[in-house]
Amino acid sequence: MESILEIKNLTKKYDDFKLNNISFKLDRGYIMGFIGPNGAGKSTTIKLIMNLLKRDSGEIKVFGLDNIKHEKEIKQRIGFIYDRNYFYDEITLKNMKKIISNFYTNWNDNQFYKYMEIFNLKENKKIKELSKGMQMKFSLALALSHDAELIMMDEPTSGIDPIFRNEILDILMEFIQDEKKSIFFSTHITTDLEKIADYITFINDGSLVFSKPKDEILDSYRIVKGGRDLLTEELKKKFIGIKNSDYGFEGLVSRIDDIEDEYREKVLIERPTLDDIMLYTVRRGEKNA
Ligand SMILES: Nc1ncnc2c1ncn2[C@@H]1O[C@H](COP(=O)(O)OP(=O)(O)OP(=O)(O)O)[C@@H](O)[C@H]1O
Repeated sequence: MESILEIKNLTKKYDDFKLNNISFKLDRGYIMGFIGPNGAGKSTTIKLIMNLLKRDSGEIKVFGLDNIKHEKEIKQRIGFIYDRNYFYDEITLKNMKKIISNFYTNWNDNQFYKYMEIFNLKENKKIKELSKGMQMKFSLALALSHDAELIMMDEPTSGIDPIFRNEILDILMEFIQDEKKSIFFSTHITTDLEKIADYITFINDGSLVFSKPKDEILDSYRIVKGGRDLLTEELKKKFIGIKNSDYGFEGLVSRIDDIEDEYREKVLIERPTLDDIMLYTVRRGEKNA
């Protein structure tokens, strides 16, 4: 079966930034988290996928279709949640729903009201009366009510408290249960991804670091801690990043097998979080503990 989203050699250049030859794909039935530090190029990639920006080169296929040639059809089948409020402040939820639902041929009002109830949203409230979390829930209710096959979100859970976030994560997990749909979202909250993502795509400074199954990443990368006397030049080369710590040094390796047995017996080895992996990779240039 074809991938639900496929990006090949995607490139976009600004004066001071280049999204550089990015490739990855997402299959049906999975959740992919999109991570990277501020300015890495996540929003740029998402805007290119949504055809809100024009690419310089490369290919973007959604549902096997070119995202520019088939933009209209693709947008019918995507639930898009952007990081900023793009609704009119003075309008009620009911009227906003009327405007949005007109756009979709597969609009399902029952589904929408089911989510309004789950999220405890009142249709006569005005958009401006919603808290940030409620706005997010309203966006999600809209995105999930037109039979979308792919949900695309740019930092959907930023600024939302852990209780709301968990509810949202549960809804997203439920969404992919039939194994025909997928979710792609960028976030800085990597603990959310540790809970629900199947794949992680990591970009740094416009370039792809990896796009892999989450379990494979968390199973292979390791944090190694040891005394400074152990840190030979030869050992240093095995690390993605190293920093000084209270005990000596602490560093990240992408495969623990890369560290010889003689060292492994003398160091402390721990599983990293996604944040650790991001931090050490971004600090790669300063690997001089
Ligand atoms: N319209 C634009 N013109 C010029 N440069 C831009 C434009 N939009 C974004 N950039 C630059 O492209 C780079 C990537 O920005 P982008 O918003 O894609 O990053 P991001 O990974 O989404 O960051 P964040 O996590 O902070 O949201 C940044 O250096 C930004 O300044």
